Amino acid sequence: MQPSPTHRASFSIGSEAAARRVVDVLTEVFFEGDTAVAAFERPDGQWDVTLHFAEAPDQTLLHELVATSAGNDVVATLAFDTVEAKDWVKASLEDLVPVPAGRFVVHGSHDRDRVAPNKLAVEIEAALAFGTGHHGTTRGCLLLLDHVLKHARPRRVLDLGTGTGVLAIAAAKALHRAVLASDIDPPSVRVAAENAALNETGQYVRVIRATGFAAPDFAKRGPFDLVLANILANPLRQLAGPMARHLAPGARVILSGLLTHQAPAVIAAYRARGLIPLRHLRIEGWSSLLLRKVD
Ligand SMILES: C[S@@+](CC[C@H](N)C(=O)[O-])C[C@H]1O[C@@H](n2cnc3c(N)ncnc32)[C@H](O)[C@@H]1O
Repeated sequence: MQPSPTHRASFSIGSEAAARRVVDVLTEVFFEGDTAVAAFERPDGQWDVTLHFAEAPDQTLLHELVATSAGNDVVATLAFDTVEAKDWVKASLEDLVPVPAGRFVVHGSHDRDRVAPNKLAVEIEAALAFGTGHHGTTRGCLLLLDHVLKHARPRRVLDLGTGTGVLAIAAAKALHRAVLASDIDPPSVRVAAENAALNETGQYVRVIRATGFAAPDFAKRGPFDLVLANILANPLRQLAGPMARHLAPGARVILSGLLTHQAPAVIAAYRARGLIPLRHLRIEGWSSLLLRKVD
């Protein structure tokens, strides 16, 4: 996809934690649109945050979002311009640094040669799908996956809402076992399949288009010992029933995409279906949960 021209907004911020916070807010707000958000560190320790838009952005809205999530000093550095037509998503993602999460590290192709040999590397190509590892929800899922794999080797694995395929690829790399990956969004299905092949996990990861559990593949490939689902709080609550029906006894479930204040309602929905919470990670305002289906 080659949108043009491309509109850019950029600003500077003092720390990685502050940059991540504001990127999370902007990613959440602009998730539905043709927008890419990236943050990268400058040699002087400041962080530059850049947004690329297919259409001219609402500058007042951006001022407000940056002011509330980062403060007025940061707003003072906010600048808007247009850049020549190119693959702006790719250009934006090239700025991203590798993300470590337990035994995994998620990186772009430009960092392929810089990954430590003791890490399981997941290479994510620039694309219009969610999941480069930089979002607190993806990192939370990878950290919980790392934890689960210290104690178990799940046989039947599902990644529901796979986006770039990052979690399915990580699971396949660690387990060398079949992983079913699904997404409601056709471009994500294509991107996830491409990324699975790029990461030499194409023989393990099967990607299908499905809304929730509405496809025969789930019954055929289940019941699952491990499900990863990084989608939003409301769909997660609605999926509690269908999810429970597709789980093996003792199965582990990793949920993310919920804001920390939404966690109690999600936990209650799954507890009512026989899943008990084991771990709760909070990263930059996002909750990631590890649950177990009672035997
Ligand atoms: C926040 S992204 C997560 C991507 C990736 N799994 C990660 O952890 O970075 C959520 C993904 O779930 C998909 N999705 C949202 N609702 C869904 C549903 N009801 N069924 C299947 N996929 C869904 C979206 O299209 C999107 O690709």
